[in-house]
Amino acid sequence: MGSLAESPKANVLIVGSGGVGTMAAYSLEKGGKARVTAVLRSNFAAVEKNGFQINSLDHGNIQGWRPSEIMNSIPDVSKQHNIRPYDYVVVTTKNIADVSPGVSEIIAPAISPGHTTIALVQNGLNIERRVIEAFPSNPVISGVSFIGATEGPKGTIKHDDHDVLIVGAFKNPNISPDVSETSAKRFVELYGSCAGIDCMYEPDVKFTRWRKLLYNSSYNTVATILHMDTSRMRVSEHIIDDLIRPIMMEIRAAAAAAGVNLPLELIDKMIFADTFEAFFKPSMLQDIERGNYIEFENIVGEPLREAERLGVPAPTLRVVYGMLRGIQWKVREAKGLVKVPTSPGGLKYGGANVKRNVT
Ligand SMILES: CC(C)(CO)C(=O)C(=O)O
Repeated sequence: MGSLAESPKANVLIVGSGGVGTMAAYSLEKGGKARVTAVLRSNFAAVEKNGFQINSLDHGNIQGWRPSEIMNSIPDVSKQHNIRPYDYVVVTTKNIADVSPGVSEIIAPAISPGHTTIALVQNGLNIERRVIEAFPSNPVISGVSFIGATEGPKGTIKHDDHDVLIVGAFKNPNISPDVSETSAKRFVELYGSCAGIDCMYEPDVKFTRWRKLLYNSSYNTVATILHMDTSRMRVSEHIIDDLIRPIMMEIRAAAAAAGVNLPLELIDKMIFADTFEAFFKPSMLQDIERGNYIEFENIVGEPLREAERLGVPAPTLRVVYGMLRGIQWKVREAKGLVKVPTSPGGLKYGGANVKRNVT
């Protein structure tokens, strides 16, 4: 248990211990400057028994590894008085904005107001808004990750793409920018002390997030709709020409209207980002293949809303958004959260009073 006794190490809680979260826990512990508690859910029993089995491009083969502590639920720091306040709560779960509970509700018990820095290592745009609203006195920092790391079976991690983490401070209007920036830089020191990985501080968080969207808004989404890896899309050529490149251009135009200049060269760089041999499946495709919710609101919904608010045409994003919303609806149905009626009475579209009028 994180003791109240003075410890020179930062006290870190990681929420979400799949591929990305486990590798973050590993790097933070190996760097020697953080004591990590990981909150595990479906993999708790497996990890409690055998630890993590990690096959890592950056760190090699590690069997039976455990962070300092594991828990199977979020600790409540206001009630569990033997826990030292967390200096950082690192969120590596998916950010599913349209499904409750949201990130803020999940992490709330672990946050000490005015003390804990909340690090959002997640994809998407405007993910900090609700978190800053919920925790106005806490620094909130951004982690844009380029790692390739997946879990399966439970407790077994395959880390096959180099760990690159770009960190910066979100603007929290309630606290001094210096406090948030210092906290972001300290996080880089904690994470970056681990050998073999790249963790850097980048103050321009808006730029970093829009740049990553070039990839996530296009490849993640089209891969999910078509159930296709990025190499096959490149072989087809027309998927790149009809969908991937147009989406990237719409993101670039929306970013420009929002004051972020994404150089044109970045488009080709992102199109060819994955090595061909990887037959890479972006995380959203992996999520849907597992029957999980997809994080389409922050990856497509938010940039689309920004584009429309700023008067930038984004027709491809709009169609892709509608399709992903439909896919999410099907996930809800599969989880039993949508009940499809057996007769049309009361339906808005084609309800009881609507006669079939197509002849
Ligand atoms: C960087 C990359 C491609 C892998 O982590 C990603 O962001 C994703 O698949 O969502």
